[in-house]
Amino acid sequence: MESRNNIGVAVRIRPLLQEEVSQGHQVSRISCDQLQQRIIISMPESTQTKIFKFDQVLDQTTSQQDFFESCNLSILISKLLSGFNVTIFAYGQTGSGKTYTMEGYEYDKNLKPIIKVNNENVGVVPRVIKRLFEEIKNNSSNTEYTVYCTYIQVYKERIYDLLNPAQLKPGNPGLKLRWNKLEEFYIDNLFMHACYSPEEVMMHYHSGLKNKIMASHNLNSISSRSHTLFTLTIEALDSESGGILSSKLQLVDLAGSERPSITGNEGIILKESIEINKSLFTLRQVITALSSQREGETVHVPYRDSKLTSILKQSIGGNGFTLMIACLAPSDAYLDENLSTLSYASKALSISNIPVKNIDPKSKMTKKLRDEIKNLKQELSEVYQQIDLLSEISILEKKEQAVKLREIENMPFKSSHIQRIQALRNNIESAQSRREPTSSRPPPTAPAKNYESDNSGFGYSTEVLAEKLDDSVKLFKLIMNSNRKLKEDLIELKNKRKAQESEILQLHERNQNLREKAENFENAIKEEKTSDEDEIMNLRKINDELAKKIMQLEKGHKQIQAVVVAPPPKEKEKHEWGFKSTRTVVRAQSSTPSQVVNYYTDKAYETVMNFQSRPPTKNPNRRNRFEKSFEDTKGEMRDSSLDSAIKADENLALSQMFFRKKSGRANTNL
Ligand SMILES: Nc1ncnc2c1ncn2[C@@H]1O[C@H](COP(=O)(O)OP(=O)(O)OP(=O)(O)O)[C@@H](O)[C@H]1O
Repeated sequence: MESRNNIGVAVRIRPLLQEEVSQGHQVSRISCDQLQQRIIISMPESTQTKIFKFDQVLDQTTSQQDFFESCNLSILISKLLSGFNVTIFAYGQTGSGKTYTMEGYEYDKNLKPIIKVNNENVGVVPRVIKRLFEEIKNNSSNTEYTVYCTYIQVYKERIYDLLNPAQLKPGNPGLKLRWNKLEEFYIDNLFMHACYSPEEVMMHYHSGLKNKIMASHNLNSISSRSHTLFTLTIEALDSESGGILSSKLQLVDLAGSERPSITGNEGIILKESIEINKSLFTLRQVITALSSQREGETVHVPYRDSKLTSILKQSIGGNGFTLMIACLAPSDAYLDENLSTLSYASKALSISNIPVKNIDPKSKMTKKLRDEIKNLKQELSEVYQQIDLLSEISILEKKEQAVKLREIENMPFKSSHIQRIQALRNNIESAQSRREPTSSRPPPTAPAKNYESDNSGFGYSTEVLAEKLDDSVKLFKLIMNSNRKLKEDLIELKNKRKAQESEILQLHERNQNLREKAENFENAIKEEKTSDEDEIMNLRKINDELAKKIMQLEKGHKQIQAVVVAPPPKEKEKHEWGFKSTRTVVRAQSSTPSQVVNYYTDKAYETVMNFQSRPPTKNPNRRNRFEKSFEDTKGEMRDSSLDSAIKADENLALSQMFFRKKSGRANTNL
């Protein structure tokens, strides 16, 4: 893809016309600063001026040649030949000089152009055509160029082919504008002529000019009532690589905006004015939308609101190089119109196109078919020549015929059809000889049989030749049709490929997004897993500690039980032995966390108290043993109810941990 390129804008001020001078028009408000490329407008009833800067400004004295050179039109032609689309369009109010700038011809009373090809006043179109062919001729590369032309007018929102006379009959609905998937327009059934010289192109251009709709009104005696688009398609075949570049040059002469109050239009011309103004209004909206668009931003551009803007879609904000020629009539009377033209021309200056080379390597096949058609055309014209000669011979005497036939035999016909015709003739002859006895058909009127003896290769009847000719024409048509079909298929393929490319791009993006999401997800799982593992480790640790404690407590419990099953002490010894608070003792010596100790000491309290209330034994040995056993275990005692209580407590703690973990608030500080 190429870099952005803003639309080029050149402003041209025409001189005052003779009628305007005689009507007393003044030129005091508009001036042209060619040094700084500025147009300066001094506003009425104030000292204020408005200044507009453009790529090129050209005053009343600018000749057609100067205009062509100043606008660097040859650079645009080079761009065209290197595969870029180019558009040159003239814009401005009615009578401001658009048609003069583009065509440069005078018109007669019937509003038909007076063609003077070598006149110095010829405009942009004839000059561009001439320069284009000069460039093609001077091209030293291995590129072969073919130029095609089409010419349409958009009249009251209908498209007419100016090169197809059938299109110009009254009531014709015009041609259909179609869109392909890439939103590129194409016009159905448009006549396209291959041209091999500037004269051929000019011939088509002039014949189309004669067909465009013109009218007279107060502001212009030769006013265009339609927008005309003369399009040259250039196919450049690189004979080495077989690649084809196909670029388009659109030369557009827009109809001018019209204020009915000053044009004095009525009836049909007024209706035309309304339609012209409508389509120009859409064009202005397109220009405004595109000029307000910031880089990277997408705005709605109402291309589809008119045929004109649809057709110009690729030229304004599209993929080619574009030059806008803003035309101004200098009279003070047209100040408002000029301000409007200058304002839209300024906006157009900020519109950027992204020029793209139109490479089409698949069109190699088209070139091959085109060559074949060229050869067939050649053959066909030779066949015609021979038919003419043979019909001349048929009326000669036998001797003269033989002489003439030898002459024909020596003529330098290039095509291979002579051999083919010979083979065909042999087949026909053998078929005829087989058929002859039963045939009821009259003998051929042509003198074919007479030539058999001299073996010249032309001994066939005019009937056979006519058949052959018919065959050739059919074959020719067939090839033409298949060529057209192939071209259409290629265009469709190209479009499909483009659509697929953008789809693939989208899929790539989506794939990338999904990958990123998957990676994030994986990371999140990993983090979760690590925190889970930490938590399990902590739980295990706590569990181990608890198990250890339980074991210690069970050991103590057993010892206490062993003591408890011994005979009770006597009542009177009770007071010498009792502990004030077993709880205090247990709490002081236990390494178990205080809440657990509190819990089981509460449960154990009753049992311990029972144990305290037993009288000490009278036997000193037993008494000592009892005392020792009690001292050893007094911090770790428990009974069976204490056992199950601790277990329940432990389960509660574990379930709390589990619950917290599940709810994502794992707490290992129990
Ligand atoms: N640069 C010029 N030098 C001399 N005459 C000019 C120039 N420009 C325009 N004219 C003359 O001005 C008149 C109006 O010009 P033209 O027909 O080109 O206007 P237009 O903008 O095409 O009008 P419309 O929109 O009505 O078709 C014509 O008679 C034309 O010859």
